[in-house]
Amino acid sequence: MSYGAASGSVDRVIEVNHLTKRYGAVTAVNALTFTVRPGRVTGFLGPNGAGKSTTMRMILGLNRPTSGSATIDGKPFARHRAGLRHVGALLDAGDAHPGRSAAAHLWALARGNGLPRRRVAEVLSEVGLEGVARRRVGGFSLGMRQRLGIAAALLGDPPVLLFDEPVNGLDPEGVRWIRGMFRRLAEQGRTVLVSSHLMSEMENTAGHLIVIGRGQLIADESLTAFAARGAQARVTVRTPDPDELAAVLAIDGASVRRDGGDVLTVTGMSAGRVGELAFARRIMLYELAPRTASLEEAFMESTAGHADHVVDGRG
Ligand SMILES: Nc1ncnc2c1ncn2[C@@H]1O[C@H](COP(=O)(O)OP(=O)(O)OP(=O)(O)O)[C@@H](O)[C@H]1O
Repeated sequence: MSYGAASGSVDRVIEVNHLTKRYGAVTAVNALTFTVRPGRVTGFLGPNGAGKSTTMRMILGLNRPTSGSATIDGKPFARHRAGLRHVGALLDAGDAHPGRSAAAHLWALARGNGLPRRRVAEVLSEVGLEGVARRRVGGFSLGMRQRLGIAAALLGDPPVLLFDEPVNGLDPEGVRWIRGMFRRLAEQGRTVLVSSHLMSEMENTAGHLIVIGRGQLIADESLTAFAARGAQARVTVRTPDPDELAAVLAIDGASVRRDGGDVLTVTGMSAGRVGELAFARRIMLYELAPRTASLEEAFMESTAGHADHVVDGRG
């Protein structure tokens, strides 16, 4: 099945417009505006507590915005009638009844949404759970529950899909599988929004990124553009006179970060220029190493100061 722009429709677009959600004194989502388009995987990135789940819940009409709006195809989700045929979502892998089998859980959902029974077997096989279809969900690992949640999202073969931290609990083979699946779903012309707090989960999957921190938009651009912006050259320098060197480099226009001990990280200046300035001031260098930032570093840098908790990048 193809959901491409070839159909000529402007639907499948998720639009978030000045969306704000406050819980008492906490502003979980703060005047967020972005558009999610079909045909590509859009990564929804932010540190823990950035407001990703709250935003997704508002898109799905499960939380009411304090102000602003979230629409799918120009209408709030609640005003769409097609349910699972239109939008599929994985929000919380724990929402299946533990006493039910995987097949029974999906069949209940299918029945409630007027979907044919054959879809249950189809999606179970799509997510690799056909062998455990009759087993109780209570005995499933987190990774299996994630797969079941993904099966539920796919049940109605919907053109719009939202996945909140879907990679949680999956083993490396599961991670490869899910990346391939997201790409396939997007290639079929669907709108695919996938949240994560780890850039590493997105870099081989997403074509577009929406990065938020403390409920606010930090970046909304292609992965390539985000990477190019973050890949600003930087230089690592080790010297017995870090304070003096930092001052000299800063006067010449570099930004300098003291990374503890005798290490400085310099941006906005070439390694050659750092060497020249150090030489001119007779400052000894133990190490002078140019390098480019990884995507992960670009993400960490862009969200620095926006994290509620320390993010260690390892999940
Ligand atoms: N029901 C609620 N009541 C009060 N505060 C809430 C509620 N839900 C979320 N918050 C707060 O809103 C902020 C955003 O939370 P949210 O779960 O949307 O972030 P997230 O980016 O999805 O993070 P995580 O990856 O940790 O789930 C957090 O500070 C959180 O504590």
